[in-house]
Amino acid sequence: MKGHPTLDERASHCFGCGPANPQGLHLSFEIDTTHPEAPTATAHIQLTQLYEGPPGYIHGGIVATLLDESMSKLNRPLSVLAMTRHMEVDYLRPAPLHQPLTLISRHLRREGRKLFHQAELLDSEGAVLARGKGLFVVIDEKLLARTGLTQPQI
Ligand SMILES: CCCCC/C=C\C/C=C\C/C=C\C/C=C\CCCC(=O)SCCNC(=O)CCNC(=O)[C@H](O)C(C)(C)COP(=O)(O)OP(=O)(O)OC[C@H]1O[C@@H](n2cnc3c(N)ncnc32)[C@H](O)[C@@H]1OP(=O)(O)O
Repeated sequence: MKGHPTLDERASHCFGCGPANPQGLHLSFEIDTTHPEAPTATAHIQLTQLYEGPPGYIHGGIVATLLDESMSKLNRPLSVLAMTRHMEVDYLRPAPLHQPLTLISRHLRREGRKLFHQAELLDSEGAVLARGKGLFVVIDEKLLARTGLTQPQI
C-alpha cells in the first residue's frame, strides 16, 4: 500500500463488510444495476450466537447494522460517497439465529445530496422480519480529505 490509502483499503476493517476484521460480519453483497437509477444490493446471511439478543434471535442493534450496511452498498453504484444521516427501523418479527436470511436494499429517490434508501431482512419464506429506511448524505471532498482518504474508482 503506497501513498494515501484508498477508501477500499481503509474499509477493510468495516464491521459490516470488511474482510480483515476478525470480529466483523463479513457481509458480501450482490449489486444489481439492471435499472441504474434504482440499484439493489442483496446478501445471504446466517448468524451465530455471537450476535444474540433475545435467546435464539439476532440482537436488535445487529439487525440495524445489517440494514444500514445493506443500504450503504447502494451508494457506490449511484456514484456517490455518502454516510448515514438518519435511519429508522421497524422490527416486525424476531430475526432467528442459525437460519438462512436474506438482506435486500433498494434505492428509492434522490433529492440533491440526500439519498433515500430502504432495506429489508427476510426469512427463507420471504416474510419481512425487519425494515429500515435510511437517509444518506453525500460527503464532500473536504471531509474526505480530512481523513487522508482518496476517492476509490466509483
Ligand atoms: C469521515 C469520512 C468518511 C469517508 C467514508 C464515506 C463513505 C463510506 C463509503 C464506504 C465505506 C466502506 C464501508 C461502509 C461503512 C459503513 C457502512 C454503514 C454506513 C454508516 O454507518 S456511516 C456511519 C454513521 N454515520 C455517520 O457517522 C454520519 C455522521 N454525520 C455527519 O458526518 C454529517 O451529518 C454528514 C456529513 C453526513 C452531513 O452533514 P452536513 O452538515 O453536510 O449536513 P446536515 O447534517 O445538515 O444534513 C444534511 C441534510 O439532511 C437533512 N435531514 C436531516 N435529518 C433528516 C430527516 N430525518 N429527514 C429528512 N431530512 C433530514 C437536513 O435537513 C439536511 O438537508 P438540506 O441540506 O436540504 O438542508
